Amino acid sequence: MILEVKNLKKVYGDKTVVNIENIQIEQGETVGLVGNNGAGKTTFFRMLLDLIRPTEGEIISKNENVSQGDNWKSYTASFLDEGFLIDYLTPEEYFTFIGSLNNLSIADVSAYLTQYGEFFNNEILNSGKYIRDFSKGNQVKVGIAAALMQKPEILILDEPFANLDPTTQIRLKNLLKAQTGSMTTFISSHDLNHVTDVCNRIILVEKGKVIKDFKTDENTLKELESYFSA
Ligand SMILES: Nc1ncnc2c1ncn2[C@@H]1O[C@H](COP(=O)(O)OP(=O)(O)OP(=O)(O)O)[C@@H](O)[C@H]1O
Repeated sequence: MILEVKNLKKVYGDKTVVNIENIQIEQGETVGLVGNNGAGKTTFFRMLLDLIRPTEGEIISKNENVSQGDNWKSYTASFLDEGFLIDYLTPEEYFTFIGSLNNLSIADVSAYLTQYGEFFNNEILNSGKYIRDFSKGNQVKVGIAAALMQKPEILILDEPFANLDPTTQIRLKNLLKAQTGSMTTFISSHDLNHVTDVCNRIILVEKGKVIKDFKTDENTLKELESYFSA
């Protein structure tokens, strides 16, 4: 087991927005987190990354409580939103910076980026533009590529498909599928099709609680569609 969530609660005012008794994640699992707006997905991810503190309970990453240590930071990469980027850098400068934090040389970073030609659709590199001047979808591509560049053991992506064009969504699915088994991945998504395609386990949350937690099979998409059509 690489991650465990124990009696996790986040309360704002009189509202409990996350209330998860237990989730255990095995190494190599690709877990999709689905649930309607306000279900608590982003709040959960923010606690997983120690960006906010739980009201109660804990998240254990390889035997370490993420809010009490920082070993987990060396093998965890994430992209939740544009706040993870540095607006006044070009993508190349940003990749070099993230690379330097992970002991990658400029040459390593350039070599890594050559695989991303298709994903970037020739719009990211050598443009001379700052990240702040890119479209939202292209900013997301920068953030996801920077997270993958770290070759993390744990990858966390919040709604990665949301701002991407259909072609790039499919390319992203292929990138994620290529890593299946070697990386433990947590992806939240409103795209039931993509999330069941990429993930081998789905956790369905409603009002902060886990309603279903199951392995994906050929019936999963139908089950999810019927749940959400109610
Ligand atoms: N800082 C905060 N103060 C008060 N309430 C908050 C705060 N952050 C989140 N919430 C509330 O917590 C609930 C869960 O929000 P969250 O963003 O985690 O949901 P989500 O599942 O990611 O939704 P979406 O699919 O819309 O992105 C919402 O009701 C939200 O209003």
